[in-house]
Amino acid sequence: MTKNKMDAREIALKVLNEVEGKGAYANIALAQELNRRALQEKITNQDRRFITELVYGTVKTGATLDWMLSCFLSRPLAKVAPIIKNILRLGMYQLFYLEKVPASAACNQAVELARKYGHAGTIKFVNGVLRNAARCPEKIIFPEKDKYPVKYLALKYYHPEWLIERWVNRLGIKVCEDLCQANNTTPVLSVRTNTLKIEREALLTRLTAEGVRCQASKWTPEGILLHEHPSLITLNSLQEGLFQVQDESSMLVAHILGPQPGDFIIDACGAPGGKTTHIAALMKNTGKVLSTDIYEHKLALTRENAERLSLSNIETKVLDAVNLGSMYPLKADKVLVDAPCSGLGVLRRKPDSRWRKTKDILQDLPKLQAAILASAAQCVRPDGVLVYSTCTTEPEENQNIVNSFLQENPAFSLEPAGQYLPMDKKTADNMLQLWPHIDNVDGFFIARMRRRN
Ligand SMILES: C[S@@+](CC[C@H](N)C(=O)[O-])C[C@H]1O[C@@H](n2cnc3c(N)ncnc32)[C@H](O)[C@@H]1O
Repeated sequence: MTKNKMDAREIALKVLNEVEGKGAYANIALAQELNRRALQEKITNQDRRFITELVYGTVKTGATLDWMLSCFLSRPLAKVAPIIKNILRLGMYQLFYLEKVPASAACNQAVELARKYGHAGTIKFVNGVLRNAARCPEKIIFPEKDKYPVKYLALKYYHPEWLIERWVNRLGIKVCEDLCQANNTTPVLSVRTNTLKIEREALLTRLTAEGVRCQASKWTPEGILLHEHPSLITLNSLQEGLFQVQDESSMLVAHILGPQPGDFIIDACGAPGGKTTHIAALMKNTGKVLSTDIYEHKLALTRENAERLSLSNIETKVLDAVNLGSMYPLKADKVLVDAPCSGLGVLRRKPDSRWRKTKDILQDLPKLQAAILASAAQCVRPDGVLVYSTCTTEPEENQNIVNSFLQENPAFSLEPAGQYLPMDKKTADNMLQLWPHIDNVDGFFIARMRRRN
């Protein structure tokens, strides 16, 4: 990075301030900042990776960093000015979680930021706290694992205590620990080949020529894992609609739904269109996918994606899916309910999401999920298929919703979702629950049902 360009740590600090000050989503604020810079100035892949690591890492380890900082402070962290707090967090993250950064560099750069954004007192303060932490890490003492497993796991793996308590009770300490570890890994970005335009092998060759280090996914026939890549918006293959960014486990949903050319399919919670466009492509751009969502601005993204991918068999409609049933009774060959959910299966994707959720979501969301499923199901024609999916691991949002629905709607029966998996991953599972620590994909739930003829 040249001298007149903002230093990587300063860019990271800017994004952190947006997350903390304006409540911005870390992944969105970071992508906007990096995309802007990728277009305006030459930002190297190495810089991009370092900035991403700093932002994601600092946000993700947030509560643990604050707790560690408090071991070196004589006043509450809450009393420290937000920008200085973020400079300290960035420094602590580098000191304790980034082995490749020398402690001196972490401290010096933090002091430089304090010089630019603070005053003489804050420079001294930041310098004192971070050098003390670097010199005396033994002052940080975690709660004992045996006596306080929830507190220990929450701090060690930087997850909220309410969630750890839930998982320890349901899964046990060992499994909870494995799951937390998986949630803390950085997932590989995956994309789905637009098979209307290009075969996966040819896209792999094309991406490699564009400087992407990539590999075919084992889970789906269209999936590609991008291990290293330049900013995606700079790739012509993206502009030409040769692929869609989509998580591997999310790509399984359309396969389990099993769209056929000429079908009429309703995607009840369709925006921003990851699954809608996949379904439309599997239908070979024939028939119709009606992609509905409660938000017009999200449906606009569905339309943008459809246009870029050259799909003309998608129609979008703003509506509340709890009203779907009376609008299209028995009309659809297949219906997908990719329900709004807690997103607890995709914590590794969004660094701040674990801190944004409270246990209340598991009280509120199931009511909406059940109402959407019950209404959308009314659209399924006799012998038609209904798929319910979420990106969460919690039974209240998954198995319990489907079991209650089946009890109340004897016209529907469960089909073994595992049997509809593409490639060689078929399982005997009736309802499919994927886990980050077991399957190395996002935590995802898929159930397939059929209406009696
Ligand atoms: C899990 S996301 C869908 C992701 C989408 N299927 C995809 O693959 O890109 C859930 C969606 O449900 C929408 N939603 C929330 N409440 C809804 C409602 N009552 N009716 C319809 N859509 C709703 C949200 O706006 C959100 O876009």
